[in-house]
Amino acid sequence: MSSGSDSSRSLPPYIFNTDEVDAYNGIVYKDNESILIRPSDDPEVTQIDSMRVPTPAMNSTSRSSRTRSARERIRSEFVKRLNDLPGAPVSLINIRDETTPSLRFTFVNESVLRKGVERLDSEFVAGCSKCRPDMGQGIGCEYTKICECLEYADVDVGRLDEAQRKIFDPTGDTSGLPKRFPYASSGHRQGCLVDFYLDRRAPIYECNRQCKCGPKCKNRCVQHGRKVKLEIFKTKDRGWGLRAREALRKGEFLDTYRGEIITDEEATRREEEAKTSKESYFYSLDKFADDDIFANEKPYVVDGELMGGPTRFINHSCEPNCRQYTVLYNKYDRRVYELAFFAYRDIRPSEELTFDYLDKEEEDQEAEELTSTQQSEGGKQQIECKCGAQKCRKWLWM
Ligand SMILES: C[S@@+](CC[C@H](N)C(=O)[O-])C[C@H]1O[C@@H](n2cnc3c(N)ncnc32)[C@H](O)[C@@H]1O
Repeated sequence: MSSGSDSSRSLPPYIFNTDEVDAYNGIVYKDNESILIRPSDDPEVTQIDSMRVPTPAMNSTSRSSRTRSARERIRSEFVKRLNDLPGAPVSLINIRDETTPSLRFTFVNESVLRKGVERLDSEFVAGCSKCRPDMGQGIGCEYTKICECLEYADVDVGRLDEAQRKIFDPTGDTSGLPKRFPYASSGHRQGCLVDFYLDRRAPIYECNRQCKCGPKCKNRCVQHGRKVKLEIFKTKDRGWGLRAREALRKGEFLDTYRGEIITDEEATRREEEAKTSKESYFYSLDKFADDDIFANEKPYVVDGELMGGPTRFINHSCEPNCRQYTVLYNKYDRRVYELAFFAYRDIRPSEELTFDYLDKEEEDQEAEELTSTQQSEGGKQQIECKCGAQKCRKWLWM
C-alpha cells in the first residue's frame, strides 16, 4: 500500500459503502458480507486515515493514469463527432461505467453506396409538375388529386365521389383520385405522420427538388433531417441505447437509419466473416421485394454497424414506442430509399426509444412460419430479450 497521507493512528475497522468509493488505498479484508479496512502492522506500509480517502495524491494519480486519460480522449473524440452532426444536438451520457461507444463507428449524414449498388440516375427523378406553392388556397400538395409524387400513394377512399367509388380498382390506375397525405397539416400533431400511415405502413412518397410545389410544401419532412434532441446513454443490460431529451408526439419523425448500402452477396460475405452475428445492424431494403425489378436480383441491405446515425443505437422492444417506415423521394427508385423512424405513440422525455427488430410484417412470415431449428440452421442466433415489456417474446433472433 502507498499513500500521500501520513496518518499513523491506529484506526478502528471502517465499513465502506462500496458505491461511494472512487479510489482505494488501504488494507481491506472481507468479513462475512462486509468489506473492512484496518491499519497494517507492516512498518513498510504507510498508514492512512480511511475517512480521508481518496487523498489528493490518489486523485491526482488516478487522473493522470494512462488508462484514465485514454478513456477521456476517446470520450471527447466521440462527443466531438456528435457535436459535428447537423440537426438538433445529440448528447452522450454514461452513469453506469466509464466506457464510450466505439470510435470505429463513423457518423454519416446519408447512406454510402458500396460496390455493386446502383440507384436511378438523377435525370429519372420525377417531381410533381402540376403543383404550385399557392395551390388549393395554400394547401399545396395536400391538394393531392394532381400531385404526381403521390401517384402510387394509397387512395383516400373516403374522399371518392359516388361515381368514382363505383368503378374504383385499387390495383388499377389511380391517377386523378384523391390520395392519402402522409403528414398532418394542422392541430397538435401538425407535421407528424398520420395514423393511416402509422398503422398501415404504406410507403411515404415525399416531394423532391424537381417538384414545382416549392420548399415549403408540407409533403417534405424526412428530407429536412432530425429536429429532435437525442441522447445516447448506457443501459443497465443492453449496451448503449437512445432516448429523446424532449417529449415526442405520436407520429413525430426522429431520424433515418443510415449506413453502408451493400448488395445481398456482400451482406452474406460480411456475415460469414464476422465472428458474431451482424444481423442486428442489417436492414434489408425489401419493401418492394414483390416488384418485377427484384425478379432476378435480391434487395440491397443497409449495414449500420460501422457507419450510420444515432438511430443505430436504438434497442429492440417487443412493445416498442417507435416504428420504421419506408420513405421515397423518387417514386421510381424502389431499390434505394430511406428507412425513417417515427414515434408510434406519445413518448415522455428521456423514455428509451425502441423498435421491434422483428417487424410485424416480417414477424408473420419469420416467427410464425420458421421453427426454432430452421432459424438456427439459417445462421440466426438466439439471444435473450431484455426489453422488460409485459408481452416480451423472451428471445430475439439475430
Ligand atoms: C442495433 S444494436 C443496438 C445498440 C446496442 N445496444 C449497442 O450498444 O451498440 C443491437 C444490439 O443491442 C442489443 N440489444 C438490443 N435490444 C436488446 C434487447 N431487447 N435485449 C437484449 N439485447 C438487446 C443486442 O446486443 C443487439 O445485438
